[in-house]
Amino acid sequence: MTNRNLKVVETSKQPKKLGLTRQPYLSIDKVSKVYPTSRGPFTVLKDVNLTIYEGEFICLIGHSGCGKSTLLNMVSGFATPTDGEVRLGGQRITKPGPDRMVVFQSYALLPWLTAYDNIYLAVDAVYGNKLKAEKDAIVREHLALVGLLDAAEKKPPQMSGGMRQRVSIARALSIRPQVLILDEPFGALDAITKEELQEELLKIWNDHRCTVLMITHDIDEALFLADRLVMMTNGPAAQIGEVLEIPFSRPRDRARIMEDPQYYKLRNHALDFLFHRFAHNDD
Ligand SMILES: Nc1ncnc2c1ncn2[C@@H]1O[C@H](COP(=O)(O)OP(=O)(O)OP(=O)(O)O)[C@@H](O)[C@H]1O
Repeated sequence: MTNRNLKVVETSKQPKKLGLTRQPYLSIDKVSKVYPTSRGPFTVLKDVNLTIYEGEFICLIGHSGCGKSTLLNMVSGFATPTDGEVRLGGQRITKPGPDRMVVFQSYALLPWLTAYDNIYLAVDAVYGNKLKAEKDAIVREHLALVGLLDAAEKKPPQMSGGMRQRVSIARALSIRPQVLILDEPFGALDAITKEELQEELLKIWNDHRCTVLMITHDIDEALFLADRLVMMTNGPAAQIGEVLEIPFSRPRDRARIMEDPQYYKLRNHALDFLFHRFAHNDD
């Protein structure tokens, strides 16, 4: 089922806001990725194009194994494209940098360090020349941002999954990245904690307005958070199949959005894309 009222944006088309033409900020330009394997070259992504504007919140959805993490790894700089290029502010991305921070589903915290020290380590690595008192203030500001000042001395094994993910988000934001990359950050959390963290993330993003690129498997999460939902086709040689504009005004209220008939049109369109037009036997 496709719906003519929905705004499906061509990946190469540049949206306009307030009548102004915006400049591309993060450009994924004809990107392909081929992995060498024992059975020969394996093309994960083929000719992927996506233009992202400064301060946008983008969600990326697609079936398991289609290449979402591979694509984000090329934005973070942990991997390089086989063909094409990824540019941030006009500069080609060739390696990781503090302008792009990644939050993983698995938290990636050091288990022997406290919440405070996990964040301090990142702050010290990027702002090594600042005074200790300044770095301390940054760590405390970001612990407070995610409501964890009281848990500063806890180590990851003493924290819930939600607390660990809050620390990971605080750590990523503490060095003020231009792009926040989230690889299915709430996938391991229970439904209530997940909704709480989605709301906290939106509030933080609203206050700080970094550009966000987030992988999710959850259509409702994407509809609540994103400006645009990027839907990928199945691999091998996966591409961006469609980009859906999410028109709900901000700040967003979950209950109000879910009362909007447009919500169900968008949801059904995304479900149709994933489970009918690009159905995947393994899911
Ligand atoms: N280093 C590698 N060498 C060979 N193949 C790889 C490598 N990394 C990933 N792949 C393969 O590339 C494909 C895409 O993997 P990727 O992790 O990007 O998918 P994904 O969409 O993020 O999946 P998921 O939703 O399950 O996390 C998979 O088939 C995977 O096995």
